[in-house]
Amino acid sequence: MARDALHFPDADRAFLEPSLPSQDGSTPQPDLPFTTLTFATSLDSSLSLAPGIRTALSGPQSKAMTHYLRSRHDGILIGVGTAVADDPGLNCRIAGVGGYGGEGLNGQPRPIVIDPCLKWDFSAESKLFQMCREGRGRAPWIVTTVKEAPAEKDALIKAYGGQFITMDIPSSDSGIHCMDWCQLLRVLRMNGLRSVMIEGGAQIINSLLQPPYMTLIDRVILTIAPTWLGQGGVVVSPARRLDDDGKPMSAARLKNVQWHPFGEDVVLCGEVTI
Ligand SMILES: NC(=O)c1ccc[n+]([C@@H]2O[C@H](COP(=O)([O-])OP(=O)(O)OC[C@H]3O[C@@H](n4cnc5c(N)ncnc54)[C@H](O)[C@@H]3O)[C@@H](O)[C@H]2O)c1
Ligand SMILES: Nc1nc(=O)c(N)c(NC[C@H](O)[C@H](O)[C@H](O)COP(=O)(O)O)[nH]1
Repeated sequence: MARDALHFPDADRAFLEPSLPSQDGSTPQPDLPFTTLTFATSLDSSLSLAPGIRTALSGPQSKAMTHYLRSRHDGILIGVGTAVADDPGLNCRIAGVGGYGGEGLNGQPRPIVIDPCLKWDFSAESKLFQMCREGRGRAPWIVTTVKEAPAEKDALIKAYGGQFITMDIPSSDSGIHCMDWCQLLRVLRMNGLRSVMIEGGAQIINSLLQPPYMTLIDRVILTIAPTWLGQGGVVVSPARRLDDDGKPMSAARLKNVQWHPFGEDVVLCGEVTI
């Protein structure tokens, strides 16, 4: 068993079960994966101290919970800002999954990185590829608008069993890429993923918590850590919404909410109110 294996007790798994994708692989909609939005936030809605800074918010118990969630999803999705800032492994380190005492890569999710302009300068030394070499994780799928990826990156990703997925991603008037999340999730489903957890960062989450896309989120599972990161952090705060009279209204709200303490953190499970 790897020394860094994490343990997540059965007693805590029971609380999460109603919020997880079904184990028989069925999905609420046949052409879409079960989609979970999950991240750790501070009391002032920050994901990290600043863009580019990896910031540990989850305590040991809620960190183990996040890794358990990874074992229960086929895919784990992040934006390129997170890939560059964190050099993440995006694997599951729960004892008993593949690479941590289990067979092959059983329980290891497929990492998906949204990188419209191919800004992530990964190499064989990136943690994700180290995990692949050690049999502890899967190679990434990188979603981009670039039709021909640099040959050496293409060769590297293919050698490890990953791929570039080229898509047209619409842009706003100011040139910011605005993913059609429904289209992307359909593509992931067609590629065999029955469940996807979306971890962040803030730009990805703020985009998904907008009216056209929030219906795609089946569950939200948040870790709230008892800390204020302060101003200048990377903040989850979706675009302002106005009601029919032009008055501000809340951007998004959860229903069927359950709260569960994990160590000093609290974990919130809910569904987006449509
Ligand atoms: N606490 C947590 O749970 C958690 C989780 C993930 C990331 N983080 C932190 O968040 C920070 C990164 O967040 P961020 O907001 O700067 O970056 P991000 O990870 O959201 O990536 C931003 C990039 O992703 C692409 N992107 C994002 N939304 C898109 C959309 N709708 N359409 C097309 N492309 C899109 C764009 O290229 C954009 O520049 C890092 O510091 C990281 O450590 C924390
Ligand atoms: N649940 C959670 N708590 C945190 O305190 C934190 N910083 C993240 N961040 C999520 C983000 O997607 C990171 O990139 C990965 O957590 C990197 O970590 P790994 O190398 O994959 O373990 N997530």
